Amino acid sequence: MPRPPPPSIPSPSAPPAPKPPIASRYANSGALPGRRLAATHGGGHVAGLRGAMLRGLRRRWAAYRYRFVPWLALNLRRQRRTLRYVPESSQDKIITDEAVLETLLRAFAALFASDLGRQAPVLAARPEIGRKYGEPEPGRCEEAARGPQEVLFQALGFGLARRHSSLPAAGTGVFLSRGGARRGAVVAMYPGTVYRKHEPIFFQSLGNPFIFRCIDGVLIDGNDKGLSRAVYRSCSRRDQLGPFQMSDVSWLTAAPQNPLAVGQYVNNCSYEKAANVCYQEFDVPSCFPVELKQYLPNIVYSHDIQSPLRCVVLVTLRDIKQGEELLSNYYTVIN
Ligand SMILES: C[S@@+](CC[C@H](N)C(=O)[O-])C[C@H]1O[C@@H](n2cnc3c(N)ncnc32)[C@H](O)[C@@H]1O
Repeated sequence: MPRPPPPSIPSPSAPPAPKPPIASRYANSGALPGRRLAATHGGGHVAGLRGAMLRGLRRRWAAYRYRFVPWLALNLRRQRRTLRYVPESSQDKIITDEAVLETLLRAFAALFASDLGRQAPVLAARPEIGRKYGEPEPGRCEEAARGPQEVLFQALGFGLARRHSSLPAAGTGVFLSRGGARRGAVVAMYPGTVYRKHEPIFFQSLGNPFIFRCIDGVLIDGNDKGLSRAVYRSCSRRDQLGPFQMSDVSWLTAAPQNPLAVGQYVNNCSYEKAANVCYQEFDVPSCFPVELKQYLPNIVYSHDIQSPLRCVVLVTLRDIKQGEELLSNYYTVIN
């Protein structure tokens, strides 16, 4: 089975990053929004109308071509030439699993400690957890009052915001709204229900641009609306163990308690704007503290298959400054 390698971190001397649109990380790729033509009258508008139609067609083609096999085959041959510089070592992971785990634990522990008041049921069930995080301090209470974004900024040095994309007709995007992130940093997570191979996703997938495909065929449905939303909430409720929540449902709202859980809104790079983040898969280890699972924005669809919880994080490919939009590459090359 061909396996797409993850994107590499380009070295300063390397040629510009390839744009290898062969297999999309999104199961329903190509659903770029069309634009409706305004009604015009009179001969003077004919040329304008023709121009608008051509632009519309060009946009539709740009969205559709990734599903047009002859175009893919042609580009695969072109990309092979440019891909030779990709170092072997980068074909696995951009950063180690330990580094991902360390970042998640740092962020989640800060979120937990900043909000010990709300964690009362957890602390009542397991008092030793409270001792681990210490008593609430006045400063920490202030942090909680300022919200999870402030806690994330204190813990990781950046803040994120969802707002109108800097790319034309790309809808909402994710921006580094505060601070900065160094190359190789975890800056976001891809939330959603995790479907292993052969688990039923047909109805949830209809017209859904938020389905992310992992290298091994696992799918993550990051849609926060409709059936996808209902399935996620239901699985989350199913897995709750007394006061311990095994996942975060707040990413379905406008104010997630884990501010990293906005990766599903990261847009695809363009020819003018290169990708500055890439996706990296991460399986949650069994040693993950039970009290911090409430910040994980993923849940398995079923327990028929026993395997670690799959998460996907977004890792920076270069230093990112305040105000920059996060852009990934939805497409990867199959070797
Ligand atoms: C996973 S969603 C990303 C969030 C999306 N922008 C939104 O507002 O919901 C993927 C969809 O975003 C849009 N999109 C992503 N990158 C784009 C780009 N470079 N140009 C135009 N549309 C883009 C397409 O509609 C695509 O189907």
